[in-house]
Amino acid sequence: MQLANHSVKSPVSIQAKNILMQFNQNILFHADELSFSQGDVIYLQGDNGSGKSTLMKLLAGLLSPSKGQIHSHGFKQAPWWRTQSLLGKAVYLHQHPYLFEGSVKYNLTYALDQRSLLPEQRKKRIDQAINMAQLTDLLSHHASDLSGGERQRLAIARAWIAQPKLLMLDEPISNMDKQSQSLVVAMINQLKQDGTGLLISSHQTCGLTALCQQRWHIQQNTIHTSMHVPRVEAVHQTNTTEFHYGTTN
Ligand SMILES: Nc1ncnc2c1ncn2[C@@H]1O[C@H](COP(=O)(O)OP(=O)(O)OP(=O)(O)O)[C@@H](O)[C@H]1O
Repeated sequence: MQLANHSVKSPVSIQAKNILMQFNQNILFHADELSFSQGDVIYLQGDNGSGKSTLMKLLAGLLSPSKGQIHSHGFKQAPWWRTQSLLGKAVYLHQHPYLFEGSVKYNLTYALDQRSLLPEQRKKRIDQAINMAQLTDLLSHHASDLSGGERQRLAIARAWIAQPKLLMLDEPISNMDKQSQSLVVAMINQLKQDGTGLLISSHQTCGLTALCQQRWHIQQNTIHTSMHVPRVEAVHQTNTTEFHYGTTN
């Protein structure tokens, strides 16, 4: 796969080998080998309670597997004080996203503080995100006053601005009406074009899952991997909102 914006020379990846996850004595899932790299767009499927969120937390370094190893490749070395070296590499966007205390605008601009964008590039990217997520009228609102769907839109806009190399989205369009869903699909599609690796869990096949080329399916405690061929109706749903934004880096 061609990566539009991120470095093609050394795509980053997270690799899991012979992992097994269990809580107490109950085995949740195991997998021989999983690879999540820049440029991958993977649909994570599984019934309620099959372990989709848990798998994302393992890949984000928020939990450790009961057995097996998870390694990252191609990232800058973690700072010496970080004992869990996976943290901060593949970004995990929770179903009920954490937002900072403060306004919608603060939440959007804070995401860029650590980045080395020029001020005009920074402003352009923030303005694009506000536009795409249709947050203009909400900018001065306190983030804690937003509805569930608005919170998810804000969290995805924030991730879009920060443009991580690997992003995991846990049920990103649950709680959303059709209009918000199509805004989010357009933002995620833009991240895909930029070469961001995406792992997306969703209960229903839709415009979002139609963006995916691979599928990880948690079934009977095993993670099965395969190519993903979206259904024709789902592909049409990706075209509901069109954006033609250039990218800043
Ligand atoms: N820290 C924990 N301790 C014990 N059990 C846990 C813990 N975290 C998750 N579980 C259990 O592991 C199982 C999988 O949870 P998980 O949230 O990963 O599933 P999921 O596939 O994301 O579910 P859903 O589709 O409903 O969001 C559930 O039965 C859950 O109760």
